[in-house]
Amino acid sequence: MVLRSDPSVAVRALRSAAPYIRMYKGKVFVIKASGGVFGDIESTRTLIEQVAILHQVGIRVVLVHGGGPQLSQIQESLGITPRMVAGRRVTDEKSMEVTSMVLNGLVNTQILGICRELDIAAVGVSGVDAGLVRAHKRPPVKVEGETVDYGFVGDIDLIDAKVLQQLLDDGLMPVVSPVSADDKGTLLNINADTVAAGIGAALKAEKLMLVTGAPGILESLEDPRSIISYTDLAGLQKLKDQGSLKDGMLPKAKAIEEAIRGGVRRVHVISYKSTDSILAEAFTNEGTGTLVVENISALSPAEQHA
Ligand SMILES: Nc1ncnc2c1ncn2[C@@H]1O[C@H](COP(=O)(O)OP(=O)(O)O)[C@@H](O)[C@H]1O
Ligand SMILES: CC(=O)N[C@@H](CCC(=O)OP(=O)(O)O)C(=O)O
Repeated sequence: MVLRSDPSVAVRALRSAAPYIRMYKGKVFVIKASGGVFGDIESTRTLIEQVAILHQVGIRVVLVHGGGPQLSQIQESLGITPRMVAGRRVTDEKSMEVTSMVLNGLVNTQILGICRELDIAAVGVSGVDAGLVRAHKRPPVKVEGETVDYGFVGDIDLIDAKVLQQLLDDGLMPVVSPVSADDKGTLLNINADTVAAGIGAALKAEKLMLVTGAPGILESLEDPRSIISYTDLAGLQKLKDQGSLKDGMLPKAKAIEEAIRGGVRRVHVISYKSTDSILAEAFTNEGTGTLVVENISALSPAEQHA
């Protein structure tokens, strides 16, 4: 006997998603997926399937990817010991070569392969393409009393999002690697959250979703239940001041702040390990991770996870 599923369940789901689809059609969502997502083909496909649904209902989706774990793995195989300081990779000349090979080559192309399989018209670009991310080499900086020369790490001067607008206008989905360059064409490594935030601000995105391995922003890293459901820029600063944010969460917090100050309405920090977290965030009132807005008191309770 073949068991039939109840069609009313699907119809109810469609009805409840319809107001969100109406609200977000034509709006820009920047989705940033960390390298951890692309560790295996199944989690890659699960992520791209969700992104595909956003794209197919008419949301202008820009997918920005990381690739930190993959980079560390290849560095190690070449006898280079990865060094991260305050969540950013110290990048010598050889490591910069590895960065463009792994991010522009391996990870970007793997994503495009899945997009082909799922029949999404996606185009791979990096910050280098058509002057998308204009950056300069970060000068040596003091981090916790130590002078750190990050090498070929870039700081963003300007995002020229024309190429992304053109792709979006043509119904294509840009898949962006964060590898960037200065005006002389020197390649620079930039944290993917930082690039995603810059793109979000340049496109005045409705949402920036930072899809990561963490369940969201935690009040205490040692306690996975201490997840903060929603906060604002003042709350984020408080978490930073009390030392709750460490390592990779430091560039993420800076990226969140830059995105919101640049005009992104809502930033979501969600886990790729949580089932359908992107769709839940976009099409329901029940977010799974942390929502950050400019000022929480301006939100009604009903809005706090919309
Ligand atoms: N307060 C915090 N809440 C959540 N994660 C935190 C916090 N402070 C530090 N972290 C660390 O930051 C990591 C996320 O940064 P990172 O690994 O660079 O992100 P990505 O998954 O985007 O590569 C978490 O897995 C966790 O180890
Ligand atoms: C300067 C810097 O740190 N760049 C990052 C770029 C990749 C990235 O951000 O990847 P995830 O999102 O997977 O962490 C790096 O080298 O790891």
